Amino acid sequence: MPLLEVKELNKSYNSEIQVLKNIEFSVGAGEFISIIGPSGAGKSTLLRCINRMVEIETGCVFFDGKDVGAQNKKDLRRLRTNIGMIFQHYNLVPRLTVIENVLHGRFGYKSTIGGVLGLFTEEEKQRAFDLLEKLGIAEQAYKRCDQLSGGQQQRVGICRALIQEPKLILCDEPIASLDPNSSKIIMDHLKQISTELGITCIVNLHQVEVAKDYAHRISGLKQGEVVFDGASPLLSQDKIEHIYGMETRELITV
Ligand SMILES: Nc1ncnc2c1ncn2[C@@H]1O[C@H](COP(=O)(O)OP(=O)(O)OP(=O)(O)O)[C@@H](O)[C@H]1O
Repeated sequence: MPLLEVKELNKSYNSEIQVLKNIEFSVGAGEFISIIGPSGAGKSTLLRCINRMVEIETGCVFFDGKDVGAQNKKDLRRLRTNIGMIFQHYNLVPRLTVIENVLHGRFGYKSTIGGVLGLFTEEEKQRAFDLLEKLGIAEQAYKRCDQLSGGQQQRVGICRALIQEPKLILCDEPIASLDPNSSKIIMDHLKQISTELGITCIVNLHQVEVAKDYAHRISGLKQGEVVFDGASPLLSQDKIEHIYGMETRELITV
């Protein structure tokens, strides 16, 4: 059974524009898959439907054997502990320290009051340090997040996702705000997470070449429809042109 199965998923924010059209998509445990497509194709919306950050309109998302759309609030919270999320703009709390931001990844395991009071076990704190060490930013642990570079902040974001002990990490354009060096560091870490820890990664990307370099499999979205889904080497120039239309040549040479 795949870890994630999306069936006949449709989504519109207001009934005028159909953002996702009948999406069929499944992802096995340990896969590293990239979703590409032009701006507005529905990549972020698809990721957000998977963990129900936006409500599913019709169709189903099955994660780890559970129907995401059918979960009540409490069960959805529990299910989300298994799904980490990494954002383009990091979504950290700027005035809090690095270690505090990482520990926020444990909120899903706490009672509301425990989370509010910041009650974390020694084991959790040690785990947070270990992760910061693994990502090469342990020396920043007590700095406020807003004192870090973009690349460092994204590494904090990765630690926050990992401390959840997720089965799946959804990455919504994780390198869109980063320079090439920092982008490489982040993509290398994501790849390592997938190969060493066996965590499934779905990564939305604007950079086709990066997707081809890192992902085993690429899914191409165009106007809310999956128009390509296959092994990365099969994404030929004409397939890319089909996904992007006129924008292609410009994107490819970036
Ligand atoms: N909260 C929202 N309310 C209304 N419309 C939205 C909302 N979020 C996204 N949209 C619309 O849905 C469509 C798809 O947006 P989405 O962000 O999913 O695309 P995307 O492929 O991720 O684009 P980008 O690469 O630019 O981030 C766009 O037309 C967008 O304007």
